[in-house]
Amino acid sequence: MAKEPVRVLVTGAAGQIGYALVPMIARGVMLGADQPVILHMLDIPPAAEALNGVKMELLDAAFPLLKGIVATTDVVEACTGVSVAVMVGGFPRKDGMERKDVMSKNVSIYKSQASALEAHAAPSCKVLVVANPANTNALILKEFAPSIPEKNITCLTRLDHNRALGQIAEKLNVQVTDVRNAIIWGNHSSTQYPDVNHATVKTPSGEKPVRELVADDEWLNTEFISTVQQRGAAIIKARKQSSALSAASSACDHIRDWVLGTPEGTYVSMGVYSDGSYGVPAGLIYSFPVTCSGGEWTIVQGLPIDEFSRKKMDATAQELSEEKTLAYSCLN
Ligand SMILES: NC(=O)C1=CN([C@@H]2O[C@H](COP(=O)(O)OP(=O)(O)OC[C@H]3O[C@@H](n4cnc5c(N)ncnc54)[C@H](O)[C@@H]3O)[C@@H](O)[C@H]2O)C=CC1
Ligand SMILES: O=C([O-])CC(=O)C(=O)O
Repeated sequence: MAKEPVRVLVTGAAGQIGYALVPMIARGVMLGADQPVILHMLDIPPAAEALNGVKMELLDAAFPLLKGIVATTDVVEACTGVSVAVMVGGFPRKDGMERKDVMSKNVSIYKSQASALEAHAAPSCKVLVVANPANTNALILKEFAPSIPEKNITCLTRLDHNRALGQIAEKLNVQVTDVRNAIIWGNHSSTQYPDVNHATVKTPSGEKPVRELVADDEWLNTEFISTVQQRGAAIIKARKQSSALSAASSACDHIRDWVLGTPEGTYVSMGVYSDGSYGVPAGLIYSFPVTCSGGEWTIVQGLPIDEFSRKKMDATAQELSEEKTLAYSCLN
């Protein structure tokens, strides 16, 4: 019997990431090739005409899995009945704006969208925040949607995770599918800590640690880390626009693994509500290694953490605590 369609919300759907993301969802990349979807697309009134253009293209593409389209500037209509919400909409930094100005705009957007989701989304709705500052926007969304289970509110660090896998695959000249278990700890910002201490590569003679195969700790501890941390900026420099196709693809990976599960023995990175694991302060949205099964993520426990990693994990936690304070000061 055919499955019932799932309603998927994409906010900021008329933007760059939205334009790359909605066809992926409509093709089954996010929820599976046998899962029909109804796309809910939200944007703001100045983008309404562009949003309608995206709707026209979705119709023109005749996607077999796409069973309906809601394209709207009304947040209540957008949130009604959705089981997956991908929050891409936000206010980008403009020339002359301070960090606090951007934070203030986004915090108020995420506060009001939290209330709409809480009141109108399906009770089990899974939320992925993509818009920057992603971790802190997700935290605000969580705080202002207290009836949504905290385990259902996450932010995107899968792009950083995939970037780390990609860098290792390039360095070793292996397929990216043979590299696994890199970890992104912390904030989706330049303080994130890409950690390959537990990462492995599948080789003809079995699975080997990345550190052993790369055999260049100096590169792994410096250039590799800064390349992943600064990749967003490098893309902006090259394209004059920020990452869009890779962000959209990684958002699909995040939701797909969350809903359908991670392969046995493989972990992925997700920004989730910290429970104090690995000495990370509780009450932050922090990126951890997780496995997913039955629609739930679980933080991978018991990985040994060396002193080098500890310092980097603490530094990114410190930045998130400061962002949290700043976000709260914007709400007053
Ligand atoms: N977490 C991650 O890995 C990544 C995050 N990003 C972030 O994703 C966000 C979106 O990026 P782009 O699509 O390139 O930006 P964009 O500026 O092309 O699109 C953003 C869209 O959001 C809309 N929007 C603004 N306020 C809104 C509101 N209150 N409700 C609904 N829609 C609203 C805008 O009208 C625009 O269409 C940015 O914050 C960017 O920094 C980008 C790449 C990676
Ligand atoms: O760096 C940016 O502004 C966009 C972003 O989040 C990324 O590409 O990781």
